[in-house]
Amino acid sequence: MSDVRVKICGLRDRTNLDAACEAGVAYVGFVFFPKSPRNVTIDEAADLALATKLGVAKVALVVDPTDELLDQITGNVPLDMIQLHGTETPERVAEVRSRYGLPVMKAIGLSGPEDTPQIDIYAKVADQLLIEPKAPKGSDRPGGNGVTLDWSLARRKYWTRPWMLAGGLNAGNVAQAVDYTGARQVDLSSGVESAPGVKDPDMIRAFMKAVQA
Ligand SMILES: O=C(O)c1ccccc1N[C@@H]1O[C@H](COP(=O)(O)O)[C@@H](O)[C@H]1O
Repeated sequence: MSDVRVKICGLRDRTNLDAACEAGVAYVGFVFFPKSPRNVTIDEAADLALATKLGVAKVALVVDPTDELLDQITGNVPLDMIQLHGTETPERVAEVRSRYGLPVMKAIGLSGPEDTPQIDIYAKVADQLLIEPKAPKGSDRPGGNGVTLDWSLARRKYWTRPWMLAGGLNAGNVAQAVDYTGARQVDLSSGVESAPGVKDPDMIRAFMKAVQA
């Protein structure tokens, strides 16, 4: 499992950013979504992005963003990727990709086999895909809910784009998740938190140890 690439999302402070980078993550994510306990301002994200270890990709997570918001983010935060985590259409994904000249990862929520055709639709326009469970009823955010995906939905034989497995991953289940699905990249937030929005450096290190075992 040692070559599995990890994205830790929702980082908000230097201590956890540094812990993630030192532990060997491939990506760090900054959340621009005011309803999330992981939301950061553009200034906060710019400081964190500038402090991110060289070689670690910096990802901006946005939910149905306006061009105005994306202009602000991309104009002020050095980034390597935009993660679209709302109800963006394939046309909007293509538009964002072309307007900002950055790779785009599209999150796709799956609750049953009827949702899996979305994977092929978005694979035509996005650089990467993020596969996760749909948000539970009543949640005010489309991701970051700590809910585990029905992994059988992601156990596909052939992917035309790089993809990340997400949803409820933690140090205790990541090995099984990777073995079962064949994922080569994983993304998580809640699984390295002591409370919603509060990352824990020891949990980050434990997760990375589990991935690298
Ligand atoms: O993290 C959030 O608050 C968030 C808000 C809005 C959209 C997506 C969000 N998080 C994404 O969901 C995955 C999985 O989260 P978890 O591990 O189940 O907590 C996370 O990595 C983000 O990419």
